[in-house]
Amino acid sequence: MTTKPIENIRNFSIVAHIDHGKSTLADRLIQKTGALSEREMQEQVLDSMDIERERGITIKAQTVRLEYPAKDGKTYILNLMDTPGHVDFAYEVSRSLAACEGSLLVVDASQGVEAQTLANVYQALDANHEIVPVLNKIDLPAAEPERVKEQIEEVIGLDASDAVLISAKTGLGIEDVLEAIVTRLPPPKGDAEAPLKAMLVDSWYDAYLGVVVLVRIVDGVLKKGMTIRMMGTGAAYPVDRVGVFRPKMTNVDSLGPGEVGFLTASIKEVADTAVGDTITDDRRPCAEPLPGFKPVQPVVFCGIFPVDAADFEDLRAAMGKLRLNDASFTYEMETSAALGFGFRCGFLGLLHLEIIQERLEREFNLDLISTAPSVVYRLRMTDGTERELHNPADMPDVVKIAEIAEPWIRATILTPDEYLGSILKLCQDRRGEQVDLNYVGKRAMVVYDLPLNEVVFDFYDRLKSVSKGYASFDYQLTEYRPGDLVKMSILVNGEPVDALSMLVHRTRAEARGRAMCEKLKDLIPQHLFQIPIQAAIGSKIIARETIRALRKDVTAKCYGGDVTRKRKLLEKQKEGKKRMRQFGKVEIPQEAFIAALKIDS
Ligand SMILES: Nc1nc2c(ncn2[C@@H]2O[C@H](COP(=O)(O)OP(=O)(O)OP(=O)(O)O)[C@@H](O)[C@H]2O)c(=O)[nH]1
Repeated sequence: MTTKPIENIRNFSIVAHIDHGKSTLADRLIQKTGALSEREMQEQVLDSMDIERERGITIKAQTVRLEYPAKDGKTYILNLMDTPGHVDFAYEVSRSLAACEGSLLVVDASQGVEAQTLANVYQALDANHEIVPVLNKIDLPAAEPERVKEQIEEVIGLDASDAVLISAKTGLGIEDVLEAIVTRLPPPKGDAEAPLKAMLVDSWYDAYLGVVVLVRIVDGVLKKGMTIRMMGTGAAYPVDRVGVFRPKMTNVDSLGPGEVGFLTASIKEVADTAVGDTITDDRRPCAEPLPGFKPVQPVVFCGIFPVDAADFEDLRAAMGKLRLNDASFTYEMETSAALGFGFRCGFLGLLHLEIIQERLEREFNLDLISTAPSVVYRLRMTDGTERELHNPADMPDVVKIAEIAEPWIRATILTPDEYLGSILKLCQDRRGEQVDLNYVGKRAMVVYDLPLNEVVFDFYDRLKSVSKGYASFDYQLTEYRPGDLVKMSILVNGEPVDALSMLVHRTRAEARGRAMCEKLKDLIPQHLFQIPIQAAIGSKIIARETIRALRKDVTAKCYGGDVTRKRKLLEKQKEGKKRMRQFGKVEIPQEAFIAALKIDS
């Protein structure tokens, strides 16, 4: 196969708020262009991971190449770069966008513009995209396309007069979307004669092919058999295979300017492929690399420990496997006096953390305890040095610290008016600073600066609950700001539990400490002796609760008569034990670790 004329190529992404129908539209486009037969057409082809499918979210960016015979009589190559819909994966969105010239902006015509619609469309505009607004779900009786068009013009400032009206569900308007891609989005630019210059968009590990690299060719031609060089790392590899996704992987001889496809070469690990790197011809390299992406930095950390210490090696192996495909997940060994041997893990955000935990437990069948999520603090020491703090348990002696800075985010929240009051209160309670308050039709749009530390625990859950699920939320990390932060320790029966220590703002320490003690009081079962639970800053106790000593035997109320019931109760206790941890003389159930941190104060 020869490379296609560049003017017949269109590279595009679909940007949308979660649930507005991005995947359904992608499926329809694949179906309409006949890339898959009906039989092969599985629902939501692009969301390929199980967890993604179950949760209905898109995590890993994928791509598919479609061939579309347009009304002008020419056949076009359309490369759809799928982008994840969740804030944690914003960096994946930006790199997919960098590989395209245009975007379809999908908005649910019954819901209107939401927080992620804004966040994603701004990213597309930043990438200089041409944007075609698409109003989806017009089959719904509640659809108000005219009102939503106005919203798009008013809030985003995009001309929506010729927005395409569709129903991805029924298939209405799909042809119009394809025509709009061809006529309204620009073709890529590039020079086939120039030395190879390609962007490394993504990479993953495939059990059969090894490391697969997704590339977008900017200039030159990528051919099987040639030797490529990664400009960032300097490493060179002979290319084994070049291909495209239709959506199945199909080999081709070469890829030319503007094309999107994959290559395999004997690359051992995903970690050898830096996303955003420029790939060039080893023999005839290009002069300048493409502007790279910022490397991905984990923003949330937590400790993960096996419940059974004997599972430590299995946990290490499982993490290694997950990391093969997800270079944004980091881990290193950690020991905790309370929890034994485990790992300190870094994630892009809370959803990423939850997904990794769930995969470890489900796919690798491991019982785990995780500690409170923490953000990355920056410490300036009195001797002038700086360091990062990933784990509150590692906090140096306070006398050596000159300043602690914490990450802040800028959050955009869209909400129906009636929940505005509770949302403002929630943001205010989390040390938020209001930046803006506007109306988008009947809905309020609030912009707040918030410390990430106050958001990582349960902000999103609280937001959903105070707005009955109607508020949408998106954020960006903005800056580090110094704050009056202190380390709060929790002592159970006089012993500090390192896994429960955390950094908090001084003004919030007492309330948090009190709430934490109260919660632990309910979560830790009674023992035969009295157990004090204390929160402390340094040696100063700021809150205290006491668990009274247990008087009766748990099985006493079974009167000894009902043997099966008694046995069941004992078995249940034994089962519970597996998930308990011994601290000095006290046993703490694992739920206590996470639950204690979900405090609405
Ligand atoms: N009535 C109606 N429902 C639709 C339409 N398009 C999508 N849906 C439904 O809306 C829900 C969300 O659609 P998805 O395509 O999964 O949304 P998404 O934007 O891809 O969501 P993420 O993958 O999480 O980003 C699903 O239940 C779809 O069946 C439509 O045109 N009409």
